[in-house]
Amino acid sequence: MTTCSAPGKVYLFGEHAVVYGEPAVPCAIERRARVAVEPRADGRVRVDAADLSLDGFTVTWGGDIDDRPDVDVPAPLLSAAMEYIEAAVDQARDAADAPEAGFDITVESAIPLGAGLGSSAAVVVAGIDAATRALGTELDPEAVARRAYEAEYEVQDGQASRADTFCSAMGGAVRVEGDDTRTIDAPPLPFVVGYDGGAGDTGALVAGVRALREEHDFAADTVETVGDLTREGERLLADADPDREPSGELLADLGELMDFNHGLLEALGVSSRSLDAMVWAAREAGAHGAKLTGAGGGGCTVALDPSDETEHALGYSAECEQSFRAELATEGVRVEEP
Ligand SMILES: Nc1ncnc2c1ncn2[C@@H]1O[C@H](COP(=O)(O)OP(=O)(O)O)[C@@H](O)[C@H]1O
Ligand SMILES: C[C@@](O)(CCOP(=O)(O)O)CC(=O)O
Ligand SMILES: [Mg+2]
Repeated sequence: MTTCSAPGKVYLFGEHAVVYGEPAVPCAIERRARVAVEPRADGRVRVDAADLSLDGFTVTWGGDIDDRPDVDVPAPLLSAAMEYIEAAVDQARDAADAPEAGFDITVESAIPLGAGLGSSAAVVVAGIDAATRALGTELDPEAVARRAYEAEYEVQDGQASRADTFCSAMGGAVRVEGDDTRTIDAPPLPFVVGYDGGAGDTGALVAGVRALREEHDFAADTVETVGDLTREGERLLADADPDREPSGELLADLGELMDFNHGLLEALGVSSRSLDAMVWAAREAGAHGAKLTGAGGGGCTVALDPSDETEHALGYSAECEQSFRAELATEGVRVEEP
């Protein structure tokens, strides 16, 4: 049995705009997906993914499509849910030059699904690393990131950036601009996440921004402005001491940019009533800044607050189902004891 884990992430700045070549700064957080893999001789793939919202199920596939569901859920829903794992399996088979390899796979994740914390990237990154290792091939984290991007790109019909997968594979804070991916230094930022219990459809939200951008020059300008504020945020991080708690001034400056970023995402149509409500609850509680994170539509917000006020205020807010502090995860994908 080979087990790997990979972290989820929050976007400090730049989601959506990153799809069009603007820079983004995602930060890995200490919430992980764990994928355990055991090769099987018969070439089949059996997946046990109890966190999926289809009420916990086990699926086997590999040969005839009719073999697939051993659960009572509609086939399109099932294949939509399994697409990321399927793409990770394909990448691992390709990397290990073992096109017929079969696996028993167990996925356990502490990252809410479809909520903007990069559950898909974490599952794909951990899945590729575990499955290739199970076949005796070791990829470095950069190679895992590249393959995980290919997998997400395929599942999301070409609408994916390298940001989520690179961040999950490498850990820490990263900056991604087109094909240029690097890790950057960042101080331990006091992230507080609010989760409305819902989810957004990443593909549909990205397609919506694309359509707006093609229709209106001002929407294209909005996307570019997200890039501008991200570059300003990067300069703030570059000037900060990564080994010290961030100063109040730095948090205030970063927070101002996060607030601006949320406003532009709202203008691009990817926020929601509950995300806006959580952003305001955080600001009113004294957070330095707050924004939605990830694709939007529902799911999570991220705020900066070194005190407990934001976490408590979100906890009492009707729109928020769960609030928690998220530590920066310095480690990306890693092997775990089974
Ligand atoms: N624990 C899990 N087990 C199996 N698949 C998962 C798990 N978590 C996420 N996924 C896959 O990732 C998809 C959600 O990804 P996405 O819509 O990009 O949202 P996000 O990456 O923001 O969480 C799920 O529909 C599922 O296919
Ligand atoms: C909207 C986008 O910028 C981020 C999506 O993040 P998530 O899957 O919602 O965690 C898309 C992408 O970069 O692939
Ligand atoms: Mg995703």
